[in-house]
Amino acid sequence: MSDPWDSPVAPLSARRGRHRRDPAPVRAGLVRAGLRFLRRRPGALWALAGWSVLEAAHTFALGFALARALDAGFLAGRPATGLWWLAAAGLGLLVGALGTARVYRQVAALAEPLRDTLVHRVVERGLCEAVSATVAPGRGSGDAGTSSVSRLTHQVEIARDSFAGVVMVSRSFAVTLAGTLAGLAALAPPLLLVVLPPLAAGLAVFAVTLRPLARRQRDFLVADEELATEAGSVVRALRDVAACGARQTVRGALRRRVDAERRAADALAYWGIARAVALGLGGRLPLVLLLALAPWLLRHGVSAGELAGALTYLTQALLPALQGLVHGLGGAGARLAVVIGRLRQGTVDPAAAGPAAPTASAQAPAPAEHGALTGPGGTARPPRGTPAGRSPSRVPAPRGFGGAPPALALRDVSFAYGPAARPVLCGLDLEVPAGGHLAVVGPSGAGKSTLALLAAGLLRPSHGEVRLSARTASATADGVLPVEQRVLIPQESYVFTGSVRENLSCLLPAHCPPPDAALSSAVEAVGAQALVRRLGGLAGHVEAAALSAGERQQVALARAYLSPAPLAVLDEAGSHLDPAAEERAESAFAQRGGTLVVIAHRISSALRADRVLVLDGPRTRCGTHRELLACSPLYRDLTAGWAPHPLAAERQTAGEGRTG
Ligand SMILES: Nc1ncnc2c1ncn2[C@@H]1O[C@H](COP(=O)(O)OP(=O)(O)OP(=O)(O)O)[C@@H](O)[C@H]1O
Repeated sequence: MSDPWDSPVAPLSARRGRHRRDPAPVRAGLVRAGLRFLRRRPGALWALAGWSVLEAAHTFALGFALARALDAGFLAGRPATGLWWLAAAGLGLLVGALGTARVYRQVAALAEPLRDTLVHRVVERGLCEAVSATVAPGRGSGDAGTSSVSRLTHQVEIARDSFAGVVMVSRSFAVTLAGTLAGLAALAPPLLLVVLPPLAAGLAVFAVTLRPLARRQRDFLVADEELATEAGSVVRALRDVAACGARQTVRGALRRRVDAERRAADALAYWGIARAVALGLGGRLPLVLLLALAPWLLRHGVSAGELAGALTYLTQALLPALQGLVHGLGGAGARLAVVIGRLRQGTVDPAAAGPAAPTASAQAPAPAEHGALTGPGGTARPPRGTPAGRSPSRVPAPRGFGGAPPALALRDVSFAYGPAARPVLCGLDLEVPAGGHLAVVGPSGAGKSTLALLAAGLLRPSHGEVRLSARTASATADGVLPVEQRVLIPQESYVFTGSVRENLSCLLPAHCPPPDAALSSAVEAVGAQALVRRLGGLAGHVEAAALSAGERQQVALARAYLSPAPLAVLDEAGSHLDPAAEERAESAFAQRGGTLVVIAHRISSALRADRVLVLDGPRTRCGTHRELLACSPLYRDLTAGWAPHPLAAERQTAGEGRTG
């Protein structure tokens, strides 16, 4: 039977709510799994117990030898005897230190197999995911598997460290308690009457509050993880956030995460009071009682040395061990429960599982909204020449090539990323007529993304001018870009936590919500209907961290498709899609109306365009496919060995006829 601790780990945030199980059976299962794991390693357990006995003996010797040193030695006027007892206590310390060193080894002998087993399983699972990512359509580059492996192995390290911590503090408390109680009983049984009741009360408080405390700790870890995930996705997609004018939305989403983490931290701190109460009752009250009841104890046959020995037990052994237990189980224990809980549930990270994975949500019957995606009412394509989601009256039809100002014009544009930096673009002139379709190709680092940012007004040229439909392209004074003029879809797409509908319509004016049919036709146009169906339709929930890079691109493409901007700039916007899905999305934009500039991820994009710009430093050329084959050695190299699809070649020929 496979070890239940061997299942892969999923981030809590990715499966929160949907995959949450009744915690009681999960906890019971955890305990059973833990016991089974320990039973399989009897050698390490016996060795651990043996060395722990040495530690307990050392604890016993500490207070006992001190009491004898006082009573039989120094207080009885026999300093030599006192010194002998102190020497015995010192020897006990050395033996205890030897025991502690051996204990560490035995804990490692338990923790390392746990780690090895988990890593083995996690890597195996990650490889499966990576393989399925490369073969499943629409899964993009397949980096989900590797990133999930790195995330999961990190969690395995947490599990290993937490497990070792829990074993250490629980074992240390158990042996110290045994040594202390044995020592107190050996010194004078009335001491137990004073120490045991508050100690038992403190342990009871700790036991009762452990579970809610662990829950608060878990909530805090989840909130922390969600904030980190959200912040990470925002950082990766800053360009898209700026390009979409989504700063307010992003700020709001981040603020919600920060507030959630603050609330979780407050609740944790509140429950932290319970820890202080447990420590006060079990660790400090016995000390106070021992001092307060000293006269009574002395009257009932307890000697001064025995009192000092008891105080030593409490201050030097029991209190530190109790502190270790309370803090260790509250922190490492909660972390261990969180991580092992993930292992037990064996849920695959939806971000890594992808749309092809047979998840419950993928197989669930489609909600009613799916009709809007696939039904007769939802398939209406926006009229050609009209960006989807706009009412035709507000959409200027793309103007032809003659007479009208170009949709995008660069005049003698140079750009460098710094005053002393090498210019990326130098004296570039370019015109894209309204309704035109330009592909930009070139080697890595040639400046394609820089050109996209200049066209979108996100960068200002160092020299020259960029104009959009005869207006200068630049941000307004407060840094907000005019989304009505152009839409840019960069490589890293920003998707925020919210409904599918909110994610799709955030580029549209708030006072003019798009009809569902427009949203659905945009989704269908860019080929995202399977994704939206899996998410639960337009009202379905988008958890940004649970989408693969390709899925995020599909959402961003549908959102841009809906935008009213007459110019769309796709900067490798389909780089995580498979070639067929990328072609479908690009074709949708070509038919959407307006002007299209595609920074080509694959050379096939060039054949779909009317014209191609080959960025090649001083040998930069712009022309049709055929013209470039004749005049650009770089273009010949880029297209060499590439067999175009016959339909694409046909389209290109037709395009040449149009632009000729
Ligand atoms: N923010 C930046 N600061 C400084 N230099 C940058 C910055 N962004 C890009 N560059 C540099 O500008 C040059 C062009 O980069 P750009 O990203 O535009 O190229 P690209 O053709 O899009 O490359 P790729 O195909 O690899 O995405 C590169 O040398 C790059 O290192």
